[in-house]
Amino acid sequence: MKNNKEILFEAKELCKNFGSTAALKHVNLTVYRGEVRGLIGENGSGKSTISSIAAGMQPATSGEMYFKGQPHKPATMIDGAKAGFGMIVQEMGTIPGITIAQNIFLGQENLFKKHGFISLKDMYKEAKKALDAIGFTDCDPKMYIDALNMQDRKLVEIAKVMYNKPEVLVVDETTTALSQKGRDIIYKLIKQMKEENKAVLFISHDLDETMKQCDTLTVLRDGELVTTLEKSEFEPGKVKSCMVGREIGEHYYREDKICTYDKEVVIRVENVTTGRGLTENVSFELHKGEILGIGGLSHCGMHELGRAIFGEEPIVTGKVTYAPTGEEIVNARIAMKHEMGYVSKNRDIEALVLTASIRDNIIGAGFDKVSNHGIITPKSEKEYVGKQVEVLRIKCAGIDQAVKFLSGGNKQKVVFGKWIGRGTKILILDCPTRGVDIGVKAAMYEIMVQMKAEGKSILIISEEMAELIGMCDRLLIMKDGVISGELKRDDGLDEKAVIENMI
Ligand SMILES: Nc1ncnc2c1ncn2[C@@H]1O[C@H](COP(=O)(O)OP(=O)(O)OP(=O)(O)O)[C@@H](O)[C@H]1O
Repeated sequence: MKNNKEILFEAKELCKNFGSTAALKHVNLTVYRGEVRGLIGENGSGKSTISSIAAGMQPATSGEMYFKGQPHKPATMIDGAKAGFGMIVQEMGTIPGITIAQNIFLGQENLFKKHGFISLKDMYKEAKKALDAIGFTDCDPKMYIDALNMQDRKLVEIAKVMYNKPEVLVVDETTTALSQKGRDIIYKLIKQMKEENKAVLFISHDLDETMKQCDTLTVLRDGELVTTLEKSEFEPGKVKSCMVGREIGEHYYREDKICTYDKEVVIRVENVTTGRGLTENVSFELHKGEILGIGGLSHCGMHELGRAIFGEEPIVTGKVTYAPTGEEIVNARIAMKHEMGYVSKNRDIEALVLTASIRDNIIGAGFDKVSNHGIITPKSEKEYVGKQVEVLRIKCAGIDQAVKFLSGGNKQKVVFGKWIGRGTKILILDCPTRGVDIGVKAAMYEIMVQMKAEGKSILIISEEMAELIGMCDRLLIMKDGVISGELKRDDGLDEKAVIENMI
């Protein structure tokens, strides 16, 4: 008990080793009823590991857990869910090729068994209830999950988790992948869990959000629990230095307030309407040495536009050209020929080969840069990959580690490293700092400023307003597939102006 609050979950001396990597080192954690506990720390500090062990996704190497006063040792996630743990994972948690309803009741189909057959009608009905309960009302459970975008699939996952009425809800770096609509759904559920005297473990790299949502913050560093802060102790500087073990400056965005870029145009987008109809008649130019931002609300078309510029989204009318030569960019091969790179928002599906090593993922994009007459020596390969690992502080057991075993933020660093390494001159970044800790965010912003100074061009698509305002020379706002406004850095690029153009 603490302040008359009952303990709901306890971990004692929890350890987790992956080969030589100690992901958790003797962690003791106590979570009370009615509490929203934030878990914070740098990429790879052990946040997902501890919460996934509690939810039954993987076993601990040693240590004990207690839930509602009883020993807690779930062997699977289904076990964990039955005990009362629900976890919304950082990666995509839905299965393609089946319906939304089937995803929600995967493994629980027997609930709808009637005379030896599964009643799909009953399943759809119940799935609709589950979706409505979280506020995702405009969703037809009979549809194939593949028809939904990333954010809506995440909402289906949330409906699935909430259907089992968890007593502890783990939200692992989910909000940064969602737009405001999705975030609001999660915030509402957190509030509801608190009111019902249950508990939430909340993981996010967005410090403002974390401090707002949580009652207490537990800081992990290199697998060890550093401290737990009470709400009265939440102060950004203090929280950041607890996380990284050193003082972190306030300003990591660009400090100048002027629009500086060359007149020369490198990419010309003319009247582009994409195949799925998500962007309509979009035109703009990207200049040499420019950081151009694109922002907007969900479904505004900005992510599809990014893909289209790199030649990865079908264009129905209009065209994207590499302006210096006038060549039309119709596929990624042509884009790469013109030194373009693209960091996708959907890193696990579009940007990485998860089963391949860090080395192969980074070399894969830079083969032509490292090879000499088609041959890569082990030395040049090690140097090339090692440099990215060092610059971006990729936390790994070695460059031969498979990417799927990296923490979420470290995977994102590999994607960034892939393109930075090959000296990309035109970089399209779609939500590049999603799930990345503050130290690495600062390093990424520094790289962007440096690229700009070298005359390279960056198109940054982001849902983080602060990032867009902090980094861009110009900012295009998209709404319902069209550009609804343009703001310039030296012309009052602030939050108020952005919001006015967005809604
Ligand atoms: N299956 C695995 N095999 C090998 N190493 C792993 C595995 N899962 C996690 N790790 C390692 O354990 C450490 C902790 O990872 P974890 O995912 O818990 O970090 P995190 O704090 O959640 O990071 P992030 O903020 O990037 O999501 C990392 O060094 C990671 O590479």
